[in-house]
Amino acid sequence: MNWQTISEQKSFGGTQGVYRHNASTTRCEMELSVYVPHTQGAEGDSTSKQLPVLYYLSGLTCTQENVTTKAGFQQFANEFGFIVVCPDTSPRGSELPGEHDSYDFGSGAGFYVNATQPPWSAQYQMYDYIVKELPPLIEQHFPVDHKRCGIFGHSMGGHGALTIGLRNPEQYQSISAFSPIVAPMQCPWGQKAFSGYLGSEQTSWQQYDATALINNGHRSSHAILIDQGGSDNFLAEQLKPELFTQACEEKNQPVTLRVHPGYDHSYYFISSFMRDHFVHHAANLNTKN
Ligand SMILES: N[C@@H](CCC(=O)N[C@@H](CS)C(=O)NCC(=O)O)C(=O)O
Repeated sequence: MNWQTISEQKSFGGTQGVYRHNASTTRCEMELSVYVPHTQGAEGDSTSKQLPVLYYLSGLTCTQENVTTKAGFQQFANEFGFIVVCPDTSPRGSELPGEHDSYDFGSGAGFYVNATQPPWSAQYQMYDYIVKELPPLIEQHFPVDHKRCGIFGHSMGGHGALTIGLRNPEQYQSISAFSPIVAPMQCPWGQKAFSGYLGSEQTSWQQYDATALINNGHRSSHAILIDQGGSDNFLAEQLKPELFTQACEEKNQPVTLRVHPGYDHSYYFISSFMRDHFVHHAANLNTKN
């Protein structure tokens, strides 16, 4: 069977589940978590209601588990009535040469691209996994309304949320990010990943670079929210949010960048501002809790 329940536990009135399925894009079993708030029909009420949905993309080294257990989003998902889908960050279970050797390439570091370079291209199709394979699967198993769909994420996942949201504005009507890699073509993490997955021809990199996408005319219909820790170790070398906000300013894409003094790159930072992201997406998607 192509859908297996690993666990389901009650949390803040709703249900936090972890599931496994065979993915055709990444050619392996993928694990993900899905939170369903309690607003899905009262007990004894057989009418089902379609709920808005948020996709959360995680950062380097993560599985679905980091955000699910550390971010404390369940209380806000239940408050605002969102289903929250948290996928993994790369294909799993294979043994490609060097795949598990570094934290910023290979397993745990799929960078939400469709790899074109062998051996990665056979399985590292994380863009298609998120954009094409997951939504119909989620619709099959949960009462989601994809006409009210937002995307957010952290670091490499913030890069994923920005690029996927900007390239598919009708599918993801609302975008936000925590400490995103906003210009992977201009930082070591991105240059390493894109060289390996996409090859040395840099024109093919632009479709996966949020700053380049803004410069090339891509837009989100709502303001984009970015939260960034002011004491994040990766800020100056890898994240560089000002590159994105400058491009947005020049190209008239509304964006709010909030730099929070003293906060770092961790889930202590993310959980501190998590509620604001639900407020942002609820306002953009016009949801009522
Ligand atoms: N392991 C890396 C850092 C990786 C890192 O900070 N990962 C972030 C995403 S970019 C994360 O969420 N880690 C997992 C966690 O905090 O639970 C290092 O040692 O420099």
